[in-house]
Amino acid sequence: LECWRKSANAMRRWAVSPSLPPPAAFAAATLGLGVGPPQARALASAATSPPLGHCSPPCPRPRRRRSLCSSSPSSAAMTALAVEEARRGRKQLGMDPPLYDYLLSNVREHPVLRDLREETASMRGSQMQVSPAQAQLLAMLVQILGADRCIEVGVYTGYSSLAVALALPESGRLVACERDERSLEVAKRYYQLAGVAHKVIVFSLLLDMISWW
Ligand SMILES: C[S@@+](CC[C@H](N)C(=O)[O-])C[C@H]1O[C@@H](n2cnc3c(N)ncnc32)[C@H](O)[C@@H]1O
Repeated sequence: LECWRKSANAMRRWAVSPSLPPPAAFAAATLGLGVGPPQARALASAATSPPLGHCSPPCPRPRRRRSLCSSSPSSAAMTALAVEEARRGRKQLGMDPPLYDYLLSNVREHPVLRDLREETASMRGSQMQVSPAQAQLLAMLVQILGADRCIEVGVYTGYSSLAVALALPESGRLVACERDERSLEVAKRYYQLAGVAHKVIVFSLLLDMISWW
């Protein structure tokens, strides 16, 4: 919580001060994160580009909140960063490998989730899977909200849905859909292995799921 509070305060300071660099560069500098050459280039370009909301050419409709300006060069630099992160198999923007390894070593990952992640790693589309840290965040949200009904559109092989199903109470239900039969078969197998199949109602088609809901 303390860490989140510090980050929120830092972002708030950035939001009100046009002289500060854009968020990624600011966050990297504030947190002392190491960045590789492609990231460094993207961050340098983000730091030297015009402030968000002051685009060149100007946005057709200037927005009141600077951070919502999607056509600015800073947004493009941020997207390039995210793509680079995904290509390297890391889904935590701005984290260098030792920091990410440390995070992974401290994430509480159910053994069945770990097996699923390892099986999915060699499958087509595995970069779509949420990271263990993201899945843990979803599970935490289920717990702190006291949710007992959840919905997931797009299960893939089931990593995030399994994390949610494991966090749900026995009476809880997750309604989920996935149009790719092969991925869905993997997900169903892992729901069984984790003993949560009774909590998950699966549809192939989004429309069927919406009608049912
Ligand atoms: C980003 S992946 C989901 C990853 C998943 N959350 C995980 O952690 O493994 C998105 C999935 O949505 C599925 N999808 C996309 N459009 C869909 C639709 N209209 N109905 C059902 N599934 C859909 C895709 O086949 C893909 O597997």
